[in-house]
Amino acid sequence: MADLNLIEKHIRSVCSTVSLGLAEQALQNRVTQSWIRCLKDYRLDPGSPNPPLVVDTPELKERIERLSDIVPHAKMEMANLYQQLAGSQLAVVLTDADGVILSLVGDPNFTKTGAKLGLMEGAVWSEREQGTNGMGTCLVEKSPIVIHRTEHFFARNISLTCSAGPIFDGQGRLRAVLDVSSQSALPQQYAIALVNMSAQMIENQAFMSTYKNDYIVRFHSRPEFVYTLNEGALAFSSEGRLLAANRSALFQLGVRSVSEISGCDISELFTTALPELIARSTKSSFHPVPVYGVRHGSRFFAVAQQPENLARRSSQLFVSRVSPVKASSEAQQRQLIDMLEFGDPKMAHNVYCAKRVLNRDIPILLYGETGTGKEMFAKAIHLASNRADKPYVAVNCASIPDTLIESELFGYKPGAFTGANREGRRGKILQANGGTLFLDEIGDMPLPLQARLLRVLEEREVLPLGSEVPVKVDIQLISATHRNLSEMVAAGAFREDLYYRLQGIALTLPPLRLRADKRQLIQHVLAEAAGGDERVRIDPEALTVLEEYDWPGNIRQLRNLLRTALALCENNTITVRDLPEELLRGRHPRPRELPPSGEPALNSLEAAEREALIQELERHRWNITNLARHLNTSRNTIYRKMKRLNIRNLNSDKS
Ligand SMILES: Nc1ncnc2c1ncn2[C@@H]1O[C@H](COP(=O)(O)OP(=O)(O)OP(=O)(O)O)[C@@H](O)[C@H]1O
Repeated sequence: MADLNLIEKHIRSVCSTVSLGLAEQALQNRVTQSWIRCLKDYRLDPGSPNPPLVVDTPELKERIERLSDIVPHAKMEMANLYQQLAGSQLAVVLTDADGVILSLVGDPNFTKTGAKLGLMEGAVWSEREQGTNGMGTCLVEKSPIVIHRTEHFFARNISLTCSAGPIFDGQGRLRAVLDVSSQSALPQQYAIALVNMSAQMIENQAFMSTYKNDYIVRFHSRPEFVYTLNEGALAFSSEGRLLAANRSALFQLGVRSVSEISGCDISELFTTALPELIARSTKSSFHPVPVYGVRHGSRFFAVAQQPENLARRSSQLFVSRVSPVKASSEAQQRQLIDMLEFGDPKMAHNVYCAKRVLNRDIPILLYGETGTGKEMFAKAIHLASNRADKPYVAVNCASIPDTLIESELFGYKPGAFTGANREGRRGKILQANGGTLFLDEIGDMPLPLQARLLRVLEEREVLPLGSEVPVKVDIQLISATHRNLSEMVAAGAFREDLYYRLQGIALTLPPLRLRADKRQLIQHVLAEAAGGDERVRIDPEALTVLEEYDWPGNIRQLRNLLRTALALCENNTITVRDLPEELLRGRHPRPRELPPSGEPALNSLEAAEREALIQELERHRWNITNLARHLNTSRNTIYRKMKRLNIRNLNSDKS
């Protein structure tokens, strides 16, 4: 019994180490600790030849029954795990929390030997019964462990290597252990990694099944990890109280046990309410939406799903209990700002900064190409602010003739000038009083008006045309432009003082082609365009085409294109056939409209305009007369635009 001598020698050395006062070192080793328990607490004899205790069949049945929320899921995973490790002489084993083997899948060559060692259904492998071993010691340690050969306490087990991982339930209770025991030289790191993954898989499946009739929130700090093994999962009651959490949820939320958060409302964990998260999830077709952690403000992506039985009855029990329509629409409005990004770092930074300056009376300047969502961002800031129930007034400085901007913005007194409205006009700045004024295309504001606007911002009062009495105003100003204002300042086309006044904070919205969350954004815009119709899908090939396109018209172009594709598609699935040829050629612009060499390149706004006109021309089969009629303009205007935008119609003109 050389092995036994070895073990006894080892145990003697551990005990002497402990008795010599080097306990700290000994206590760092989980195997040594277990040996000490075996010797001192359980009073086991390492040389004992006795096989393990085996419970009788009725008791085994009863134990399986008690673990019925876990065993069916475990059996499936055990079969998978066995297949993954096939070829090795091993057994995949499930025990309950007392170490009783409930199920075993094994290599026939190994199960006979294993049975002699006591690896069989009904056998008790708790540490108290079987000394240091994978299953039993994992139950004590409550964490994954490998017990390799002579690390076993009993000499009769030293031919085994056991890799064991705990299985917890949604209350954080240790309910079972999954173990791979083998006599072969299975790489330990590989085996324990697989065992752990499988244990987590079992936990998550059991969680989803146990709480299927409750509200489930799945989340992760990375959107692509939601719906995977690593997702955090939380279950909430119909009253919105936390019932359960899986391991990843605890880890991500930085809490040690479920009891720390049990009974919490979701708003104590994330800056959202359950009805609102359900509404947002439904709206995004269950693609994860951003939410923020209450404790540290960290960002997560989450989806909330209704109880299965409730969804089947298509009732809105929880939602109606908290008067959903108002609560969710208000909350949804507030959360609109979080829906503007799905993991793009630049956009996430923009949202973060916008939230930081919220309600602090700091002017916000938004830069970005056309269609990147500047106006939407401005509206979202307004809705997230304390001014949400006050007016939001948007003025596009580029679309109002220079002569009218002044009266449009500042208003005028009755009879201020010839042709003025008899009642006078309040002007957009005063209309926005108490709320938010969004000045789009601020770069197009004529210089003289820039001076007046600056005065409004500095004095906080407006002097309507023809009036001598200034009116106090309180507005949050958000302005936007696709132009480079600092270059305009250098060129003398924009006032430097106003430039600095406008950008309390300047944020640049990234173009769609550079967004890291392009895929999620496409899905989100599609879900919106489909009005939340969950049947609508986009096939992978079409999605790739959309992802690879360079989107000169940004989200606006994407939205328009998806709307058309939705109208064209069959079986609620958008395929490449439903996409414009332009995209399929993978280039922009199309070869036949390439500007002749030597012509100046178009800026992004012109490129988008060009794109839009080409689409319209395509739709009218390049029939200029029809298009002019459709756009309620003259053929000459279209020809002029085509010339300016370098669109050459190589088709013979059919008009
Ligand atoms: N995050 C988003 N999710 C869904 N749709 C969006 C998003 N951002 C923008 N859009 C849509 O894209 C279109 C263009 O957005 P918006 O008008 O805000 O862009 P913009 O940058 O202000 O454009 P422009 O500079 O041309 O005025 C709108 O139809 C808007 O609804």
